[in-house]
Amino acid sequence: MKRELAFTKLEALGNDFVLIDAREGAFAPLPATVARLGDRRLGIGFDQLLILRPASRPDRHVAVEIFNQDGSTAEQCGNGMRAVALWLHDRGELSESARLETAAGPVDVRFESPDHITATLPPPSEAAPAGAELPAERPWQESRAGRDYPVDFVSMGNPHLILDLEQPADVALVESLGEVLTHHPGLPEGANVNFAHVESRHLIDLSVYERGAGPTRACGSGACATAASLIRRGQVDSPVEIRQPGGTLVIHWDGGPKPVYMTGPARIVFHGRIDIEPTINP
Ligand SMILES: N[C@@H](CCC[C@H](N)C(=O)O)C(=O)O
Repeated sequence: MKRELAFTKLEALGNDFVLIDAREGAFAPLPATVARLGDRRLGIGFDQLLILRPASRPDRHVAVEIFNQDGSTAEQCGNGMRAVALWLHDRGELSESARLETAAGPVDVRFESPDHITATLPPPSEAAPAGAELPAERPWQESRAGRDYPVDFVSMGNPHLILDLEQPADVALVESLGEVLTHHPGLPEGANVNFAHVESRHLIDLSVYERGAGPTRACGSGACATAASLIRRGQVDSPVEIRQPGGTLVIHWDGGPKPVYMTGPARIVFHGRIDIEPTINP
């Protein structure tokens, strides 16, 4: 039996989302249902599906469950947090700030205007996830197609590989090397692959091949992970602008166990309703 669900399509620097508010109804889509909704020809189309759930603690406004386009789950979504902040503001649920809950920990969002939303992500970590086998040396060299690439690993709750390139990456490199490295053998849960080029001490050019979504126009957690990697290695200074195909984010990070502040826009594209397959588990 199909059920009609209300959704909102949002985007943040061209990283696009479908948001479904499931705080008052059982909605637990199977991965195949998510993948069909995410298909740009067979469904609505999105990079990530954001499902709002009741928060587990009173100091948190709402919990956000994150799915990638292919139906896999993700722990964090930086651009998605700004999109949720805008959606809450549009509904009158957030006047200035709120604490959101993700699998990667709490994220504080601060709304100043649709063009100026700040999300505070938990501190980055160099520690490899459980089950991972990555080289101890950072950055290490990955050899692919006769070339060596310096690669770093940073977790923003979700896994990121950062390649520090001498030139901005072209689309062909992002697609080919991204597809290989997202399935890095040392990372059984896969990784987002960030192709970074330092333009100046306060500007990085970045293209991201996202785990479960492929090349996207922008990735918020990727921007945070890349800034953290390159600040830690002394190549850039905070605040740093991260210029991606979809636009620019500003990242502040004071190092060590400090949180990462990410500021940028978000936009509501449209509201809609969709009949979906019987994947609702009561
Ligand atoms: N677009 C996101 C990241 C979404 C999750 C990622 N693909 C993963 O699997 O970890 C962002 O803005 O951070």
